[in-house]
Amino acid sequence: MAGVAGRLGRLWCSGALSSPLQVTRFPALQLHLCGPAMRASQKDFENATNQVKLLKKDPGNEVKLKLYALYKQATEGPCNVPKPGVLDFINKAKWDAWNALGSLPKETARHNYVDLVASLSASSESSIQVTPAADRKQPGSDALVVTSQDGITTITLNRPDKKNALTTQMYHDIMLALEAAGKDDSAITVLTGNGDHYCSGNDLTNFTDIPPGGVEEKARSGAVLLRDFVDCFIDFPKPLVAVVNGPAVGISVTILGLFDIVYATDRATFHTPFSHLGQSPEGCSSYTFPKMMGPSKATEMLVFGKKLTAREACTQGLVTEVFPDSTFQKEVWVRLKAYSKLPPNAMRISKQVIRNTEKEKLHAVNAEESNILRERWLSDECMNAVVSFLSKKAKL
Ligand SMILES: CCCCC/C=C/CC(=O)SCCNC(=O)CCNC(=O)[C@H](O)C(C)(C)COP(=O)(O)OP(=O)(O)OC[C@H]1O[C@@H](n2cnc3c(N)ncnc32)[C@H](O)[C@@H]1OP(=O)(O)O
Repeated sequence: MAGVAGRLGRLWCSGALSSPLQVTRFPALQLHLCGPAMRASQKDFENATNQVKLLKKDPGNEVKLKLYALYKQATEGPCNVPKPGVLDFINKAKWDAWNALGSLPKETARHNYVDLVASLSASSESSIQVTPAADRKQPGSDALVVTSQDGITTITLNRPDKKNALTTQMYHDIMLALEAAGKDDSAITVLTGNGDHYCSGNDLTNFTDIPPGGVEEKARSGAVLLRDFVDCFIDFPKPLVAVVNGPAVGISVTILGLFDIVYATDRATFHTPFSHLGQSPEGCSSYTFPKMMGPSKATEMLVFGKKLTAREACTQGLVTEVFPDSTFQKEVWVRLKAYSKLPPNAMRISKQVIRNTEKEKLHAVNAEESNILRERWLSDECMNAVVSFLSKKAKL
């Protein structure tokens, strides 16, 4: 996301790291501690601050935080500035990293910085050349693929390296794709994912792209987008099928209650860790889940974040049918191609008969959930969870 890239990119000025590369995260690199006989000189330190700007491979946020902290400790000593507010989560992550170094002597910090940069340079040399940010495609430009064949329009989430996490652009693109699919001459519409995951839910870096209006404006516009996005699923006029090709998280799970059919590989899991993230249910799940599985099972999922296997999700009514992973694609597409040959108008009208009685209620639920989330996104609990994910401390 341009937001995180820009924001974190700017953090590493003062020589800590000012590479123009986009920020991505890589596994943590070990920080080598030095012995007293191996102190780095001031010259070594200055060289390292220059070398870090030439890294070909982005070292990731966690390493950048280490570089930042060591640089500050080496040049200014122990952390001596007030702790930023919890909403200022990027600066808070930096402050935490610096403060964690405690009373580490300046010269040890200097040496550790030099040592860390040396290890990064070594791994960078063996890496593939990264395309400069300016030459890259904009995020979201190829993150959604829409195809139409055999009476089926298929919308494929296509960010497999990010487990198909949904960027802000993707929410907009999916809405446009649904609008077009609702009007095209296909009989059925399918949503699926490319790669080993179906979707890892909302891209958590969406939270870092703060507009000039600040976090309140971000929360307000996020709630509007969420509401519009879910409305598109509520109002979709044709049979809508989810082909769940792997694990599903967050909003990609909750909106399944608005699909007409959900086919899942037996490798899929269904996870709504809202409490862990300081958030609350969306996608009308606060209404559809208790209705389909009873309030207690819905609470296990939506409040306690219980992850369901595909078979459990099928038993609870969230999934229509589970297929062995080895034959999943073949079996599902044969089935869907057969369904797509049924008279499209009859299918459309039957869907409306089944769904229309609920529509008003669903829109009201969606509006309420979006409003509540708008508040949640401003909470310390949510901010801390996002910081934790971005600094790679947390994985669900
Ligand atoms: C308009 C706004 C609407 C908002 C609506 C709100 C919705 C609420 C939700 O959707 S809540 C759910 C949010 N999702 C998560 O919290 C999932 C976070 N991801 C994970 O826990 C894990 O990545 C995983 C369990 C999905 C997969 O783990 P695995 O070990 O297999 O893979 P990695 O963790 O190494 O992931 C590979 C890279 O993908 C990045 N990534 C994965 N999920 C997300 C995400 N949701 N947001 C941003 N980035 C994500 C991950 O960081 C790795 O990137 P890297 O290779 O650069 O390190």
